[in-house]
Amino acid sequence: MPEIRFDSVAVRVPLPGRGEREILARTTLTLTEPRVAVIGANGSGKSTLARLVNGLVRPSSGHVTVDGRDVVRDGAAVRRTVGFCFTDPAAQLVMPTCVEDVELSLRRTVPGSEARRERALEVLAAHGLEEHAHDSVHSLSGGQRQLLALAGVLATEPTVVVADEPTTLLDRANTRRIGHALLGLSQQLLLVTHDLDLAARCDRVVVIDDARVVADGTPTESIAHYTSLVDT
Ligand SMILES: Nc1ncnc2c1ncn2[C@@H]1O[C@H](COP(=O)(O)OP(=O)(O)OP(=O)(O)O)[C@@H](O)[C@H]1O
Repeated sequence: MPEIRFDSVAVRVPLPGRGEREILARTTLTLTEPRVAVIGANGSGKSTLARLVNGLVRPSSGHVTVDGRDVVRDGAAVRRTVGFCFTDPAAQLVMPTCVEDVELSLRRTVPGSEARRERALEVLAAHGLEEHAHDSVHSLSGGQRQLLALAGVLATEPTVVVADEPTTLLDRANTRRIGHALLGLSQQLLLVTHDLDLAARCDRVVVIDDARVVADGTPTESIAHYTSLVDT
């Protein structure tokens, strides 16, 4: 598995006229497990942690590396290995039809439009979306759209998939479907989620509260810690 490393990383943002606010306190973590969940209350800092992994957020101090590559210094190389799945798939589905959207993901790795079309259709078939290949992405259900967004990410052959609340907008059946797809990946998964059932199926669970890591361990330990925070 790849190694995601946060080395004394902190993130601060300016508060207009009032100095700075720390949205992630100094954090050191080495993540090598296949499936790592990040849980915590709204606004605690989970997305900030996730976005550091592909450079969408930059550390104010410290370093983030993926397999030894610094996310800021070697940003382009890191982004080629880290796929990012957003809560709202609309953030990443930009082409008119499903097959064109997957082709866009393949533009760097598969040269030649015919080969790219063929590969894109294979990717869609692998996710049960082949019959929607020529449909508008807007005609898909929420679950299908999230699946398509994930297919697009996987088409780039990342070694790490970061998913930021990928099931938050979905109903139970689609949550199960996307959860199953994510937890079955061969890639390393960093999953930000409010779904404790999904977190429970990961190998390691990190709990964030008020901008800091307050628990980090097995799902049973970490979820118990989180629920004790919520219930007090
Ligand atoms: N660029 C920014 N400028 C100012 N404040 C920010 C910025 N990015 C995040 N924040 C604040 O930092 C805090 C942590 O945000 P973050 O999105 O990491 O939380 P989260 O745990 O993912 O929340 P949620 O579960 O609601 O998605 C929030 O209070 C948010 O408003």
